[in-house]
Parts: sequence; C-alpha cells; structure tokens
Amino acid sequence: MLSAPKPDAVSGEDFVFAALSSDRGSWALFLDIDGTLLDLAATPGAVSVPSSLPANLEALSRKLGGALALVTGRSLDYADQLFSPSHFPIAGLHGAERRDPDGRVHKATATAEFERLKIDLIADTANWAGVLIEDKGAAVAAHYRLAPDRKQALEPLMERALIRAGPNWTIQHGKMVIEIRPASADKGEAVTAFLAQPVFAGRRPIAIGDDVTDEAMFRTVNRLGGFSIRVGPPLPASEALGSITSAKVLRDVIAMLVS
Ligand SMILES: O=P(O)(O)OC[C@H]1O[C@H](O[C@H]2O[C@H](CO)[C@@H](O)[C@H](O)[C@H]2O)[C@H](O)[C@@H](O)[C@@H]1O
Ligand SMILES: [Mg+2]
Repeated sequence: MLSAPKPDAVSGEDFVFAALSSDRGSWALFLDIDGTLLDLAATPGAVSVPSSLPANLEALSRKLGGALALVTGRSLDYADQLFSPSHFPIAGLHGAERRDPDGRVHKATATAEFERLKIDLIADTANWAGVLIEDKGAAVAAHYRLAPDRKQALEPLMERALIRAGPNWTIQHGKMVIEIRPASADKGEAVTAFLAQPVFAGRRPIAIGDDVTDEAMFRTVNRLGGFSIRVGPPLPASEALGSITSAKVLRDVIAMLVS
C-alpha cells in the first residue's frame, strides 16, 4: 500500500549526476532493469529497450572502469538478449544467477519437481484470462497485471507450488507479480559478490531499483556507505536514501553523463 512521500528524500538524479560526473573512480553502479532502466509494460515480453540505451550503458561502464552491473529478477539469458549486443556483468533471478566481470557464469538449476510444478502452474491457470506464467528456468513468475482480480487466487496457488519446490526456493512479491525464486541469494548478496571482485573492489556502491526485491540491495549499499535510489515516488517503507521520478529520467541522466 502506497503511503505519503518521505519528506527528506534526496534527489536521486542530482546525486547520480554529481557523483558520476566528478568522481568516477570512486563509485560502482548497480542497476535494476524493469521499472528502473525500462518503462514497465503490460507483459514481460512487451518491454521496449530504447535503441540508445545499451550503447549509453556501455559508455558509462567504460567511464566507471567497468564497475557497472545489471541486477535483475529476469533470467540472465533473457536480460542479456534485451541489451544485446552489449554484455554487462549481471545478476539474474533476483541474485541467484550471476555473470562476473571475468565472464564466469554461476547458474541456478531447476529440479525435476520444479520443472513439473511449472507445467502444472501453466495448466492450472490456462483458463485464467490475463494471468501469465513466465518460465525463467530455476524461477517462475505468475503475472496478474492484466487480471488484477486474480491476485487473491494466485497467492495460495503459488504458496502450494512453493511447498512442492522445497526449502531451496522462496516467494518473491513484485509489481503485479508473485514469483518463486531460488533462496540461494538475493540482490543484496549479488551486490556483495560483485564488490568482492577486482573491477568493483574498493568502490562505493550506488544501487538503483524500483521494487520490493531491490530493498535487499538498498540495505546492502546503505550498510557499506554507498547510496540507494528508488525509481518512483519516495516511500517511507523503502530503505532507499533518494528517489528518481521515472525510468525515463534515469535514462536521460545516463545519456547526459556520457554525452
Ligand atoms: O528486477 P527487475 O529487473 O525489475 O525484474 C523484476 C521482474 O520484471 C518483470 O516483470 C515486471 O515487468 C514487466 C514488464 O514491464 C511487467 O509486465 C510486470 O508486471 C512486472 O512485474 C519480469 O517479467 C520478471 O521476471 C522480473 O522478475
Ligand atoms: Mg525493477
């Protein structure tokens, strides 16, 4: 439930612009994808990647000495396709998958039971108009953006699916979506893992995200003396220290930083 804006929230765009235009050697940047770099769309497949964005991110990454990573709930492979031909260090499935700056890939694997429960979820919701099951390999998302009334019915369905998945998976709530994701790592742990690597080590992290899953990386960067930014209105319930109005404003700031 949305509540009143934080009165003391810092302007995220001013902070990012000032920090990354003057002191690039000190900062590392961790960027969520959906709702942060990209505008939200009606379905996962309907997102549009502005044609200048991958090149602008590459240019910014170069200015940061490579210390820029994408940290997303998408699968690593799907997120890579979105930004193709660019390839950034990336964490997928909310932190459970990762490709490090040296190219090493850490993948999460689905069990046979997990594969079966995904098939059953698709069958169980086949007649629920507007509900979309997204198969992400070792995670699965039940989207209800096109059928908000189905949220209540999806919750127990996903809780039962989680029991079948077992203790190595957990529920992840998000914007008009209920997911089952590997419990092995969250976005905060993914940020910690990146910061342990030479390209990122010793830098202060800035994390930018828009959703519940991003709170884990906000907590991590706040604890490490970095800065956290929520895209959207500042919320008392969020641990982000600053806010940016929209994904478009963030993209404009990135474009200005590399122009
Ligand atoms: O961590 P993120 O990069 O923000 O990914 C979170 C989820 O994003 C996608 O779902 C969301 O965006 C869709 C496209 O705009 C939208 O239709 C949906 O309602 C949102 O929940 C993606 O499909 C999920 O797999 C990600 O976990
Ligand atoms: Mg997001």
